[in-house]
Amino acid sequence: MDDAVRLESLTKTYGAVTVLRDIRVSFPKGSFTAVMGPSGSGKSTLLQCAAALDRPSSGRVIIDGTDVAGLNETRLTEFRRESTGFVFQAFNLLPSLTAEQNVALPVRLAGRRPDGRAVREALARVGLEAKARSRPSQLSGGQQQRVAVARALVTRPAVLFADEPTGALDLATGRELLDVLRKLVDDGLTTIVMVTHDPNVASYADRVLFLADGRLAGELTAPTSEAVAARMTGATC
Ligand SMILES: Nc1ncnc2c1ncn2[C@@H]1O[C@H](COP(=O)(O)OP(=O)(O)OP(=O)(O)O)[C@@H](O)[C@H]1O
Repeated sequence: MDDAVRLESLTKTYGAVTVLRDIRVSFPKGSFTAVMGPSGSGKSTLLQCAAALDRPSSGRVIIDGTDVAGLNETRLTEFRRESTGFVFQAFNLLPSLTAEQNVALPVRLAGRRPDGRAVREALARVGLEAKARSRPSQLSGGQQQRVAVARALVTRPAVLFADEPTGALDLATGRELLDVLRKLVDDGLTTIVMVTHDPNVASYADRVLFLADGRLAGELTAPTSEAVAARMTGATC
């Protein structure tokens, strides 16, 4: 099984509105993919379905070899906790907990005792081992988002989903976060699927998928920001 995630003929409708149409795509293990497209093209919906946070109307979502449709709600929650990580634009840290307590939270929620070494390792991966005892209010926005990445990583998920992870950060801080994400993939730690509007952000990925009106409208491999920008303003997107 070489795919971290595979979407097979995925369709999503809300009432009479079709938001995703027959999406067929694989995210190989160890790859970094950016998903782009105009506002309303279905990027976030695709990410939510691929992460098993939302159920497709038809088609299959296979994460790390498991068809998630076969899991009941309890197993699905456990599976998501173990096999996926999610980073949003908002950092969503608990303000009363330290960085290391925030990172340990998914393990606690799974009913296990957090392994201090795994927590410190996750913080070291994002360059924040020295801030383990700091609370979110004592950290910059970029540092808070790196804690959120460490929290998403602590269970060693097969895939990390990110929805506009640099959306709330300034340019330099956003680049630091993207360097961290790029290195996680280069070091073979996880697979990343990231939604973004920004060609510069997309250029950190190995591949860019373009969505238009709920359909896959093409892809670019080894993307440069110029090539992505040209594609975004071109006829197909
Ligand atoms: N819960 C819902 N109920 C009804 N329609 C929805 C729902 N969620 C999303 N949609 C619709 O699905 C379409 C795709 O939304 P989605 O958020 O996936 O797009 P997006 O490409 O991520 O957009 P943006 O870049 O603006 O975030 C939109 O037309 C949206 O209005």
